[in-house]
Amino acid sequence: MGKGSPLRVAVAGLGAVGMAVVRALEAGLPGCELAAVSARDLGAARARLPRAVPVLPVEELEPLADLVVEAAPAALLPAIAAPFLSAGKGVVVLSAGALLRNDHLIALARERGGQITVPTGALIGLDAVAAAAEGVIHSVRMVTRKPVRGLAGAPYLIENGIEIEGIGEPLRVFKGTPREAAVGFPANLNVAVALSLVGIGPDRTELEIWADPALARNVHSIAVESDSANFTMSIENLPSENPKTGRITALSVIACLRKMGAPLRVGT
Ligand SMILES: NC(=O)C1=CN([C@@H]2O[C@H](COP(=O)(O)OP(=O)(O)OC[C@H]3O[C@@H](n4cnc5c(N)ncnc54)[C@H](O)[C@@H]3O)[C@@H](O)[C@H]2O)C=CC1
Ligand SMILES: O=C([O-])CC(=O)C(=O)O
Repeated sequence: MGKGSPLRVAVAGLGAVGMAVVRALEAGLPGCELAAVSARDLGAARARLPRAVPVLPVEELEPLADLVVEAAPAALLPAIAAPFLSAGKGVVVLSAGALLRNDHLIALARERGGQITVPTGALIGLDAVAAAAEGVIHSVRMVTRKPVRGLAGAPYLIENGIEIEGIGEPLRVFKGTPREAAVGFPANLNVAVALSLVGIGPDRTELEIWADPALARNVHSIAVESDSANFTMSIENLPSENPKTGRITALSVIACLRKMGAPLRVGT
């Protein structure tokens, strides 16, 4: 991307995150322009867009864009990311959990000079965890609490017969690692995987998930102990129109895109 040539951005998936990113790009993000989109129903997507942006299957986005924002169901990550990485281009990944079972994508980025960016998304403080990881991190613990409708339907709950509809008290539904949560809660715990990737990995990070009938927000609390600093962080996210997804997630992607072309970048 040279001076005067905006970064051509494709958006794959027009749900809670993708549509908000499209709107921001159309409203104007310095240094970026919306180049193409993809959706499950291509015809319906055309009708929802503010102007005649090309609407294509995910496999056909790459020639039109320099970077793709993956904001789709986790299973689509390889189909969305591989063409861009093969061409040495960038991919902003929301379905971070799916990176764990597709690490060939990281190898592909390394081989071809592409780059995968996982934004902070619905989380907080990945800058501090990244800095601490330059030293020695002793432990990272995360507790996620979500309203029942933010967890309903997760494969882990179904496979283990865990009933959360109608619970009267907070219920711990999972204790384990982000690697396990990425399989059991593919649409709910991308944040834990992002935290683990920047910190001490998906097998050493400790994670609890609670369903809390009294909550209206998705709450993520993190405690890090390291040789440079100990810190705790907590974020209470208003859900977007997708109850599993915090509203701040799309804003994090927009901030990430804004930063790519900015003359001043603040925060790591
Ligand atoms: N990293 C993070 O902090 C967070 C990540 N996420 C993840 O981000 C992703 C997007 O989240 P949302 O926008 O809330 O999901 P969403 O379910 O609202 O949107 C996904 C969209 O992808 C579309 N889609 C389905 N099949 C498609 C296909 N073949 N081609 C193109 N589009 C297709 C769906 O129709 C839907 O509109 C999900 O994987 C979610 O789990 C969500 C919240 C936080
Ligand atoms: O928005 C949130 O609270 C987190 C989320 O859904 C995810 O990480 O997939």
